[in-house]
Amino acid sequence: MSTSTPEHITITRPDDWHLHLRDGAMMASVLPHTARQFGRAIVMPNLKPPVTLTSQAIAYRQRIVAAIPEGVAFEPLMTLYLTNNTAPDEIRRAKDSGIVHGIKLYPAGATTNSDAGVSDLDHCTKTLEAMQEVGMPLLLHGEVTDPSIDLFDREAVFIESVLIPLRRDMPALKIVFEHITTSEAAAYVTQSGGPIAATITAHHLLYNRNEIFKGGIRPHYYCLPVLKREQHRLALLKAATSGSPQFFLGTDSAPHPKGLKEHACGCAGCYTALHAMELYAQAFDTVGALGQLEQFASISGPTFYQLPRNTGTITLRRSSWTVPAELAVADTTVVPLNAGETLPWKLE
Ligand SMILES: NC(=O)N[C@@H](CC(=O)O)C(=O)O
Ligand SMILES: [Zn+2]
Ligand SMILES: [Zn+2]
Repeated sequence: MSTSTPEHITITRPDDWHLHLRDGAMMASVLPHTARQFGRAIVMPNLKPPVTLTSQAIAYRQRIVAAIPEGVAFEPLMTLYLTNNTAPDEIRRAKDSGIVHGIKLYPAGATTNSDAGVSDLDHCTKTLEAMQEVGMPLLLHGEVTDPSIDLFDREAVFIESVLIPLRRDMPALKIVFEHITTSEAAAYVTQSGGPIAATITAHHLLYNRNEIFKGGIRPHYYCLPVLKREQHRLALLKAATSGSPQFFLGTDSAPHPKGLKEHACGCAGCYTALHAMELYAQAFDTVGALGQLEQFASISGPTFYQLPRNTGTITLRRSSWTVPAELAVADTTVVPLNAGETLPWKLE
């Protein structure tokens, strides 16, 4: 059991079950932020070109491992990017590798680097059957891409038009509904039973869509799925702090160069790896639920992925600090979420 007082909290070292590390110099620059807080992370495969083969995931993993700072224990958990052409045999190779822990579905066009994603899940039936058979989780960016559907409704429509039919056909397929943003998604996961869970970001627990437009357009608060109304934020906070093993931590930390965020057509993604646990502690504290943080951050994820819990601990202290205005990352600059703001919790 964790110790929890209003002033500090010590919990089992957490994991990040949804993370973008990118590659090359950017990856080497952002990785220490994640490795300082988390024991492991599910590393998203939406590189350019995407990580579609087990052999590519093995090579990407080696590049990440080579960039882990001296003396830091961190384990990258790899994923493959599902395409219309992913072969069922590739799923078996992925499973046998022991290093691939999920297959990521990006509906084509839904988000950053999703052009090679799936245009219609009907192309993937045999591959999904292989996943169901070997117990390989399907990780979902759960938004439809139909341009006639309102941007704010794309997650709710995805549940009805993609997720419910998929789970009717493949009830034993393990699914992680990634970065959920709506009360509909939280309710669906809670009520549906079976092998489904969801990750929730810190920013969707802390902010509603007003944040994007406060005093002017604020591109660093733009991510996909986009922030929603306050009623949805409250539903997510309730799910995250409920103690349910179906909800766990996934930051969706997604670094983009400053110039591509502060742009006429800015990229989607919030950079939170620097201060992730501080943000989650802040969110849980607003509803007096710090006692549930360990379940959400350190226990429910390993249980779902059938991995052991981490052995070490981290301590968060109520102690204010100011997030840097920007970070020098590789040969560019990344602006973290909350740049220049003072946060109430600090990781020791
Ligand atoms: N969340 C985002 O807004 N962006 C992510 C992609 C994703 O997770 O959808 C990225 O890779 O930048
Ligand atoms: Zn996504
Ligand atoms: Zn993501």
